[in-house]
Amino acid sequence: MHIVSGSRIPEEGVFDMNLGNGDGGATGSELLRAQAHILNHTYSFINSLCLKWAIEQGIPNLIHHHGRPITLLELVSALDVQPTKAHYVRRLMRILVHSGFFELRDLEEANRQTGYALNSVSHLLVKSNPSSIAAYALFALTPFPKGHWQYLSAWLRDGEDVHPSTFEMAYGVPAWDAWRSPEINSLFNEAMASDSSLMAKAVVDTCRGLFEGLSSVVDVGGGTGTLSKVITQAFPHLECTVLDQPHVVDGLVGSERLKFVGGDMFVEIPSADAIILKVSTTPLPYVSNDKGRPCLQFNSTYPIT
Ligand SMILES: C[S@@+](CC[C@H](N)C(=O)[O-])C[C@H]1O[C@@H](n2cnc3c(N)ncnc32)[C@H](O)[C@@H]1O
Repeated sequence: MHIVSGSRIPEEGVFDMNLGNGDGGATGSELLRAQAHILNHTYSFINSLCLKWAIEQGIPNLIHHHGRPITLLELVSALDVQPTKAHYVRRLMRILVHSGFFELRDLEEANRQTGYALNSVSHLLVKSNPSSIAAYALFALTPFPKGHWQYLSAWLRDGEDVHPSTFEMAYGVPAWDAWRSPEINSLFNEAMASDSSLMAKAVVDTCRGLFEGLSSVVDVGGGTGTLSKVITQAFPHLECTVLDQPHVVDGLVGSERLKFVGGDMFVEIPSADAIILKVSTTPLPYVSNDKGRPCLQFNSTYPIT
């Protein structure tokens, strides 16, 4: 009997007894594979929360500044960890290596030392990297933006009049009202800016054709303008307007070709040849393609609609 741990599943035929009723005729290996799939998804929050711990502790920065793979001992002595709990660091790092955030490299064959090294994923979590998305991941992993996902069943069951959104069920106010507090507003804007910087480079590198023939664009819900700044630099013929809520754009200084406008996209969208809509995960409610303007949509992760 193999122990099924993590994503290691026994080869077909290793455990092939038929387990009887209710298994759809699946072999033992298939059932273990299915069970592991369910448990891996059930406990996937452990991966996320280990990631949060690593970012909070600045582990990607520590390894980056260390200049070579860092041993467990070196890591523990650099972290704020009770000596009696040091062995847990090895276990947490094992999860993070297993889920692809760090690499374990051999240091010296003779005494079999290994050290944790950055890979292309954890490089994106080093705060000094201009493309870092550490701020985004950290914000998304706080309880606040996640809590409302607990309410999916009741929200889908009840009418919009009872529960307009899962967010209101969780926090009693619409999402953008809850986001308005100065502390959350600044964490959120920083998170969105960090998500946008890499995407902005990708947009100007790979989507140049989309901007041909346009002389102006309006970035709807454009946050603090990370994407629009990169677009105005890349396309000197283009004027960009960033429309966002007044408390988001208050005090932001634009330039001759970059303007910040505070307003409500459901009331009025400044005129421009095309609309840009860039989000990270769940899309904003649909912004109508008024006056036949093209709407260029960019999404960093996966669309839910
Ligand atoms: C998911 S963020 C995306 C920010 C930016 N586009 C980016 O990807 O970095 C959504 C943005 O829409 C803005 N927003 C929400 N409701 C809005 C409204 N009614 N009018 C204008 N902006 C709004 C929020 O303030 C927030 O900055």
